[in-house]
Amino acid sequence: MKSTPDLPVYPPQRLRTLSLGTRWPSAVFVPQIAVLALLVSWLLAPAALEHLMYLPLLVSTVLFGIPHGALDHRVPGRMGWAWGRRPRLVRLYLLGYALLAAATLGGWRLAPDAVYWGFLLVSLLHWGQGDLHHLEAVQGRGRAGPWSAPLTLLARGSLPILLPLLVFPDWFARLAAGLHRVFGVPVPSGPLLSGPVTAALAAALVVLLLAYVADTLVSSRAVLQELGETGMLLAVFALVPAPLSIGLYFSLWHAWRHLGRLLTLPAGPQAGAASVRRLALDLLPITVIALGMLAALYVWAAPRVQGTETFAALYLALIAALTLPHALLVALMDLPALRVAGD
Ligand SMILES: CC1=C(/C=C/C(C)=C/C=C/C(C)=C/C=O)C(C)(C)CCC1
Ligand SMILES: [Fe+2]
Repeated sequence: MKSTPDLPVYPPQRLRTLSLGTRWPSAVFVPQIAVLALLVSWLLAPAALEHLMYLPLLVSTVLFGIPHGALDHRVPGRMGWAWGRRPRLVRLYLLGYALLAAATLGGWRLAPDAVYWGFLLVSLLHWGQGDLHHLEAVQGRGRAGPWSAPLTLLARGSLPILLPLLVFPDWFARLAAGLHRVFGVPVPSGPLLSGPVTAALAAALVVLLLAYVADTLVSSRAVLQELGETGMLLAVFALVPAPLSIGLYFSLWHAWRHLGRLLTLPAGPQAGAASVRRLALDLLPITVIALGMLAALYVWAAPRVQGTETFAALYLALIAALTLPHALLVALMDLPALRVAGD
């Protein structure tokens, strides 16, 4: 079966469940409102925000950022996967998850540059996938062709990663330097990207965005909303310094939308979708464990942490480690939607 623009990837019933799943329909607009508020605040009073560069990122430790991955241990069960009901296999999955995270953490010491670029690539793909899922499952986006989904994923993932990398390379270089510093490896000198590489990436981004806009015109069911949202993301990542824009996006866009998705999963064998309170309680234990890991990392790296920026780098090292298995799990969650396209 070939999908057409008139045929959303998700059936109408699922669309309804997802959009009403939060029981607070306007919650679906929190990401757009947050990004717009940041953009306007930055345009009106940049000086006031200069002092708060890392605030959104630090807030993400407790508000939505870390918690959005804190249900990963239960997702296989709640998704109704056969192996998610077999305790031995779930234990194996958890072991794999922990080993992958530990290997990434160790990687910062052994091959920091490879892990850094790998993390940015995983972030781009994972954030793009999150948005693709939201557009299709909540906004009813269809697929005009086999290129629609990959194009959307790459374009929407590039906005919060590749665009700020091109516009604010210094912030990315500072983060890379901070990561080297906290892990006690020699800090590289010189720019992160050469001139020709920057130019090639910029050209690729322009082509990608133009192709995505063209596809949106035929694949989206809410063209104005989708293009408006994209334009806002374009503006915020092109104008607002990377720590502020990426920090806010992580919590209030990506994590918010993922938490909304988790709310729609059945919370128990007989139960319907989880309530906000129930979900918050479910997220608590792993969030506390993750914060404990951050504290342990800090104790280990304290002599090399010189201020907010190096602390942010340390926190990022932990997020990177947790993001790799988390991104793989979310990719598995989206496998059925991928199959729809391949049918
Ligand atoms: C480059 C850069 C940043 C990058 C953060 C990233 C890329 C976070 C990714 C998080 C993910 C993917 C979480 C899981 O969903 C900071 C720290 C904001 C600060 C300044 C520069
Ligand atoms: Fe995520």
